[in-house]
Amino acid sequence: MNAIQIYLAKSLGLLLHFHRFRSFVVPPILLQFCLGSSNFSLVRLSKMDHAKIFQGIEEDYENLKEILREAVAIQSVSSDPSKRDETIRMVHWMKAKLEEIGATCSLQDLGNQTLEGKEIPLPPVLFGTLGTDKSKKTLLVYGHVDVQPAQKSDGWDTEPFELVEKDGKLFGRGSSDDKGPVLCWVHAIRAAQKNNVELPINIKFCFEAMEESGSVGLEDLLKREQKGFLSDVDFTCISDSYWLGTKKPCLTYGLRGICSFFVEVSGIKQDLHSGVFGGVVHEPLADLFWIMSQLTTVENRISIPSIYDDVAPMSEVEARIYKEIEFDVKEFRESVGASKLPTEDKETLLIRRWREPSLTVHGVEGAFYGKGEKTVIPSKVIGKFSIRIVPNMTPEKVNKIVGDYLNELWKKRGSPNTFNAKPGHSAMSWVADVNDPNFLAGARAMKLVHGVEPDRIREGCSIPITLTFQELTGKSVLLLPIGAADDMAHSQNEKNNKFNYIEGVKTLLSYIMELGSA
Ligand SMILES: C[C@H](N)C(=O)N[C@@H](Cc1c[nH]cn1)C(=O)O
Ligand SMILES: [Zn+2]
Ligand SMILES: [Zn+2]
Repeated sequence: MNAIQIYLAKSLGLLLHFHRFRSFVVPPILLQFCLGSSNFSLVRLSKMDHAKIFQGIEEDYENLKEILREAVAIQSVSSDPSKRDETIRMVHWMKAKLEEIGATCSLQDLGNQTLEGKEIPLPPVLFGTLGTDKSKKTLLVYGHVDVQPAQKSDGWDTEPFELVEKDGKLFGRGSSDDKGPVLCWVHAIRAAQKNNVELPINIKFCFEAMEESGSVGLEDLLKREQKGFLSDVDFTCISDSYWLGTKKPCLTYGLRGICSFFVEVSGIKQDLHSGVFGGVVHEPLADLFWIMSQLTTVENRISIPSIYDDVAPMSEVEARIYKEIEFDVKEFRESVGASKLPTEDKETLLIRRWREPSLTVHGVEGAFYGKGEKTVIPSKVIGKFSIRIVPNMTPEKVNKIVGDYLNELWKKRGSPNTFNAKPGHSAMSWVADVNDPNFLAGARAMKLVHGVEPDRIREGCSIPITLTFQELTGKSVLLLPIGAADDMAHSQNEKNNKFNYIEGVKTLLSYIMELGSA
């Protein structure tokens, strides 16, 4: 053996761990080939090697949990101006985490926004780069570190911003949406580094803290960076959605878009005593309820004329997907605690969830909502609702149809109060090709970790920036969910299963390694 061969033989122990992460046993002839050559690209990981790394991830669980605990404790509620400092602190905390794994990071300033009449800074977007090897492909990872609002009084069993482990579940706001999955990327890369495994790709990170509030400023930033930060991206991956059920993993190839709306009614200068003034003033909340009650039917179909007109027709191939996919309607109904659903037919239910619009009334600002009674006439109320949109609907057309309908209703109402209906944020829907190399790498990774072929699903929810990544990079975007269907994102008692958190780390690491041969 010459000096180079001795060096290569020593390095082989490390490289065998991971040069490509597949369950191949390295044949002796291949070892011989490597010892006599500097071409390592054929070396693959043996079953033993990935088992060892996976075991290391499992053994590191307490540490992974503590890191999630720190993240959950930061109250990064992007919609709440009083929590903007915390939301910004969360981005800085995440930057430190990326730097710990060796990423070069920068904070992209997005300027200010006006929220509730106050000008406040937008949280910066975190860019990170790990590896700049021109001979390797580049993966862009997107995630968000802001969360939905949460208070114990909403009906949580525990404090939402304190991570609590119970019965194999990690409860806490953001544990599933999306701090848990974002941290899985960091843990996956850390696991590779601990085992001296060289990553076969470069990785770029784009983490924002305004996703739950319409990703304000991100699209413009990305457009400016199309020829900069985004210029060499070969694949994008987002882990920010959920499995179809609780047992089987899946890859997601479609998202609905969203159009949100505000309907404001006012008419008296301040809240009034309902005994003294009831019956002698036009009440804004009664006007608002009259309008809002005409948005949907009792079966939860949208009552706005022509709203379904642009929904893409369904091909026979697509219809077969709904017929063949495994989905337990009873389990789904029980998981949401409903006694009956508008439809209990599997295909109709999935079609309504994935490829038809839906309208949800979210709440009313300014109305009394506390416990007990308060005999008051609210002076100004703002109704909030949104419509999930699907191919081929556009936000422009939906905003126009909805605006016209609301104004028409208001005319019919004939109230002298002041009425103002306006659109909020919007996002397009997105559908991808499940057969491209990015999806195939994701499928191989899931099969390696879970031992089953993942389902290919669409999602009813929205990740506003997905389509932008696809259009600006011209490359495939894969949604690789880690959380289970019953994680209760946006809701009370949000959780991530210990199982999903750990398997998520393994899956993302496997996917990174698989991309090396995509
Ligand atoms: C799927 C993702 N985890 C998510 O929760 N997306 C949100 C995005 C959004 C849009 N408006 C406010 N938030 C969602 O689908 O509601
Ligand atoms: Zn969310
Ligand atoms: Zn999310």
